[in-house]
Amino acid sequence: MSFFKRLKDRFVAPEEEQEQLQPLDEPVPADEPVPAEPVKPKKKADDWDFSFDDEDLMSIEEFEELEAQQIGAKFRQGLEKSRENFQNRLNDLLAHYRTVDEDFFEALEEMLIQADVGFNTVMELVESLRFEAKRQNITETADLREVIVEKIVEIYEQEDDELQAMNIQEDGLTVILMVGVNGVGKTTTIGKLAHRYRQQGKTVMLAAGDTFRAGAIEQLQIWGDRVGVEVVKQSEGSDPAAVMFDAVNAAKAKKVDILICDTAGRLQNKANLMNELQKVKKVISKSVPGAPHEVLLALDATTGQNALVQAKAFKEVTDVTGIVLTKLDGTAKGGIVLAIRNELHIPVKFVGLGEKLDDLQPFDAESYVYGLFADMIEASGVESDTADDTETTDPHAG
Ligand SMILES: Nc1nc2c(ncn2[C@@H]2O[C@H](COP(=O)(O)OP(=O)(O)OP(=O)(O)O)[C@@H](O)[C@H]2O)c(=O)[nH]1
Repeated sequence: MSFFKRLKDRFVAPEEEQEQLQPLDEPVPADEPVPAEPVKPKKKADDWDFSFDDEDLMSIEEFEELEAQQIGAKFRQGLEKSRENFQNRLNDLLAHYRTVDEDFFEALEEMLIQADVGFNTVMELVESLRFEAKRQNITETADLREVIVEKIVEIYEQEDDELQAMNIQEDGLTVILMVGVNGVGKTTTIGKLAHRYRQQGKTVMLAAGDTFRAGAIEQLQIWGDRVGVEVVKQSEGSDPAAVMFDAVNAAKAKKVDILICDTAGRLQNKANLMNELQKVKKVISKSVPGAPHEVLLALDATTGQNALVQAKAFKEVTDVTGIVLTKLDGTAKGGIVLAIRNELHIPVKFVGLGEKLDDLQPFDAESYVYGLFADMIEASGVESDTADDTETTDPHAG
């Protein structure tokens, strides 16, 4: 099966089912409180009791199919700006350069660099395209369209796949440490993450570890109230390690599943930041061996190459296990995902695709390329279907 066809089968609902494509959980706007009671996990057929009507039943396969289509729709919507950039410019390139030659590859390199894919990643990508074109004897650029998109997924997925999933403990407390400079959307991300885990039926607690920035504690408390989770805090200016000590103990005592810890984001003084993060991590790991289970770095996608610089700086002071790339919906240069993965070797675990609570989505390379090239992918089958139809209905055929 062709790559485009596979993506289409995965993400696009058949036309007659399009109107069924409502979110499984009603999206809650960011400024609206969600009910304080923990939200029940999504139902799969296996979980259901007999009080449900038969007609409500959906098989696990149907459920997963619908979920994939909803995720596809989220990426399609969130990457609209980047899609205009990537897809239209690629189409223009293919129209302008018909033959596969060095001029085409150079123009492609330039296009990808401008979309923030990152110099080294672009060179690697285009080199493997040159090789593939030769290997498959592709001479017309139009025939490279699908290969280009497939190579983007390959470039992302060549790194260790196991690192991609969140390290959530089956039993006992999982501690997630959020780091990142002020203003990147760290607090919003903590709120969205808390909401996501509550939707999965987990209990969540937040720790207000940014005791440095004025208003940070109150802002986190607002998020805690909004998603209905407890926030452990002390007064502004207090020792973040002391807040973490309280929070970890409270989380353990209350048998909470997930503790998400905010931290101060001042990068100006690296030595201070490093000392603070090390102290905080030590307090956490002393109480919960193996914790923190994740250190997530929040980066603002709209800051482009500056996000890479921030990531490098944080990588020097702490072991970052994953990136949350916020505001991906706000940039036309969505290529930054590839640069981060390929140049920093840190997986992008979540992407922010909008301001609503459920707009934080786990990152997945195929959902991402579907978002970037959705119209192209959707059109691909139609073209070949039409070609097939033409063949069979052509009176001169045979
Ligand atoms: N469109 C869009 N907006 C986002 C996203 N993530 C965060 N924002 C918005 O970015 C703004 C800043 O987010 P905050 O979380 O308040 O960021 P902050 O508190 O200044 O930054 P921190 O100090 O990092 O917590 C808010 O208006 C958020 O709604 C996203 O993925 N997409």
